[in-house]
Amino acid sequence: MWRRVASLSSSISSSFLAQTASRLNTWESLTTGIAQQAKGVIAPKEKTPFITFVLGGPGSGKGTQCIKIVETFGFAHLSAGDLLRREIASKSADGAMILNTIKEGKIVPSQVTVKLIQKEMELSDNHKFLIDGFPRTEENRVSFERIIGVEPNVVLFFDCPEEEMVKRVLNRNEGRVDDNLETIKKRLTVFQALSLPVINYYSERGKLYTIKAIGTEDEIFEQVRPIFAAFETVG
Ligand SMILES: Nc1ncnc2c1ncn2[C@@H]1O[C@H](COP(=O)(O)OP(=O)(O)OP(=O)(O)O)[C@@H](O)[C@H]1O
Ligand SMILES: Nc1ccn([C@@H]2O[C@H](COP(=O)(O)O)[C@@H](O)[C@H]2O)c(=O)n1
Ligand SMILES: [Mg+2]
Repeated sequence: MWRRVASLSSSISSSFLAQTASRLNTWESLTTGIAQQAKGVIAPKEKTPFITFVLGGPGSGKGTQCIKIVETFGFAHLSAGDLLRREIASKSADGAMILNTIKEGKIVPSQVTVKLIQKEMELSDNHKFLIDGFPRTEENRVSFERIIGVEPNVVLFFDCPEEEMVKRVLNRNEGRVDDNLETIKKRLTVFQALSLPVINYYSERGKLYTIKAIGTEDEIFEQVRPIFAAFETVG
């Protein structure tokens, strides 16, 4: 599915395409493997993956906007937090460690999170991925590049005032173990110290799209829509 190089943007330069093609080889060798393909375990991927990282503080509205992006643009939504919560629920070997880390508002070791993302990507029929809440740290970012072998095409940053994020999280009412004032304060500190440098990294590389994440959900989506529409209309 991912072998055909999709022309998603007319502004993609030839050097970008060359880079993408070479990453595709890395992608295939790392994520599928000739042996697995020969056994028919995993179908060969024919399209280049189109990867969007979705970043922002706790309660900034990442998950809410991802639902709209999926509905409108047909991406597969992989929420790192949801994948980790699923591990806890499945009582896997890492479950207890993940639960404690989430309760503390800290970051789970990158290898654990990247492996979960990798598994979902391999299982998906889609080639367009919204990776929500990842990378949260430089370690996350480097680990993804090392294990998956690709870089994001787009990085969204939902920029929301802290006061608004706290209000939203405390009103969320989904029974999350980290939706309490004590953990939110820790998550905000982690966001400032560890996640903002990642956001700055992508800003310096011209991949960052900053969304002012205040207003209604629909108003915010009107800032998001043109970003993906621009990639859709070309080619
Ligand atoms: N524009 C908005 N105005 C008011 N409330 C909103 C808005 N967008 C989302 N919310 C609500 O705020 C809460 C947090 O939103 P959401 O879960 O999408 O945030 P998130 O960035 O994914 O947070 P986390 O990082 O904690 O998973 C939810 O209850 C959601 O319904
Ligand atoms: N890359 C990540 C993403 C999340 N976590 C942990 O999960 C918590 C909840 O994440 P949400 O995206 O659903 O808010 C988060 O506070 C971290 O504890 C992580 O470790 N690494
Ligand atoms: Mg979320």
